[in-house]
Amino acid sequence: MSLTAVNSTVTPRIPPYLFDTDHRQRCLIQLRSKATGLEKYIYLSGLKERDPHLFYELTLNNLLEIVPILYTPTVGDACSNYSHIWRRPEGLYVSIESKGHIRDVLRTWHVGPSARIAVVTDGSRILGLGDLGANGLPISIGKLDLYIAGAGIKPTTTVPICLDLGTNTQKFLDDPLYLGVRCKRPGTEEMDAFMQEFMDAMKEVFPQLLVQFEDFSTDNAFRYLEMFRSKYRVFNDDIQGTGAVVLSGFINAAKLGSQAAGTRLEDQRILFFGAGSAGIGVAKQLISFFTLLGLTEEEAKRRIYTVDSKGLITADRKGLQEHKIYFARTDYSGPPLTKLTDIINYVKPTALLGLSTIRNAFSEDVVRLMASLNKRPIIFPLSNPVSLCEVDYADAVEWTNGSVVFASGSPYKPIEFEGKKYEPGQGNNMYIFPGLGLGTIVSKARHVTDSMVEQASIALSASLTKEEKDADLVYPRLIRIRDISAQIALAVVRAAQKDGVDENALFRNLSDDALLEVIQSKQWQPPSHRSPRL
Ligand SMILES: NC(=O)C1=CN([C@@H]2O[C@H](COP(=O)(O)OP(=O)(O)OC[C@H]3O[C@@H](n4cnc5c(N)ncnc54)[C@H](O)[C@@H]3O)[C@@H](O)[C@H]2O)C=CC1
Ligand SMILES: CC(=O)C(=O)O
Ligand SMILES: [Mg+2]
Repeated sequence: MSLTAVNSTVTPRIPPYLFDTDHRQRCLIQLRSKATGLEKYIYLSGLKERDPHLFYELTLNNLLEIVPILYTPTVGDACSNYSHIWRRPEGLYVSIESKGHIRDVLRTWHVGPSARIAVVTDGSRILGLGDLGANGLPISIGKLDLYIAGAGIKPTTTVPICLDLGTNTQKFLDDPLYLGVRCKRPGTEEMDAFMQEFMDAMKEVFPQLLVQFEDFSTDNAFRYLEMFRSKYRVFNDDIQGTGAVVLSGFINAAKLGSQAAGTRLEDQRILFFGAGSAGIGVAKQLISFFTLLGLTEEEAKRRIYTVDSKGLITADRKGLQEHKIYFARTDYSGPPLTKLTDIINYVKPTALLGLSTIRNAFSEDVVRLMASLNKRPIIFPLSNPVSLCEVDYADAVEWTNGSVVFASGSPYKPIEFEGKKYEPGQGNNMYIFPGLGLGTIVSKARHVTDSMVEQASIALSASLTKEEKDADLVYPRLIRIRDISAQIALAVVRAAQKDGVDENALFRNLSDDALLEVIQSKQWQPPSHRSPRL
């Protein structure tokens, strides 16, 4: 090219790549060239900043590849290392130091009153990784990416929040790069006062907002759900979202298990390994599995056993935490049962659910014992991320000779065992919260009621196609998440109407088909990508 030719260009030349329809492909290749999950996470975060539409389009077109990076398992690495990989502000920190003027901090977020959904963590129990303090922000960002990709919530109406209240993890307090305030977490009284001011300020600054509490430590998870659920539009994902997703998968798994054994569905006996916010949240939701079959609550409760780090939870144990009391057994009076195989031999469960954060807790003898008791043992190792999963999929298939009905919290790939293909399920609240949130938002429900959560779960379990059922799946394929979220949202709207908490009267007169169409029309799509921002 001659100098004259360059000088003759009056308007600046737009680099050709900006009109290159293969730019998506270029980005995918760049993404795939990164050696580690964390590098991929950093690349995608940069892409979202440079070109959000392209980012969401790529995510939607490559869900199976990208969701495990934005979300579990890789988001766990991103959180653990967040103070070191941080590039730019990408969420809102509300610090303990902003007490007294929290509303001013919230007003700095660019969205304002049009905000519809906030995911709020205090970083105190991120996945199963413990107290990560201010490093917890990526979990709020990742969940909101799933709201956008999975339910079609408009990106500009989302608010990722991390409450920066200190951390009790010394290594972060000692880390010179740590992003958060350098103090231990406050006591209950100070924390309660902070949370009350925060929720009041949220309602004032973002009047239409649905708040999703995420990854609060167990006591606070239960506490703030109870404190705020009848006053604000709020739900707790780890208790209610997880409860709903596991109920849904369990409904389908129990059909496979009972069919193989020739038993009644109500004969299921469920053993929970882990009795924190997730374990107890799921156990409470599974009560409805039995009550929907006609059993009383008391009869349902008798079919559920819970285990914590001290063993089978019994009512005679001293100093039992409040959230463990409901399921504590009153029918066992022998010496404490602490070994999982002993507990299984005593309970004879049809289903073993792990929410313990204990890697490989479902060892070979545990899994083989489950298989010896059941033709199709239901084994759901639900702890996240993969590094804390109670049993790997390949082991579960091998040790049960392929009979296991399996769902894990983080994704596993399909495997081949003795010439046959086996496909795992992913029992993760990501199947529920996008649809639950969408339904709550479009119905303008004042509160998230128990029946909205239950109906979300039932809609998910009913969403399997014939092909998915024939493949013995207990959850639909992730690729269909948008359609599934719309169906869940429809069920949630109907439940909100039944409970009289909806404020969108227009929807009441629509048929289900018409309402589904309206919901789908409200799902945001990334506009077909033309060029990055000029
Ligand atoms: N799949 C999903 O959608 C979800 C998965 N989870 C996962 O569930 C796990 C637990 O979360 P939380 O309940 O909030 O945590 P948590 O820390 O409150 O609960 C852990 C429970 O496991 C028990 N435990 C610990 N060590 C044990 C041992 N050696 N034997 C038996 N029990 C033991 C504890 O006593 C406690 O009851 C986390 O890994 C989290 O990522 C949480 C929410 C959703
Ligand atoms: C999935 C999720 O919410 C958790 O592991 O905490
Ligand atoms: Mg969570």
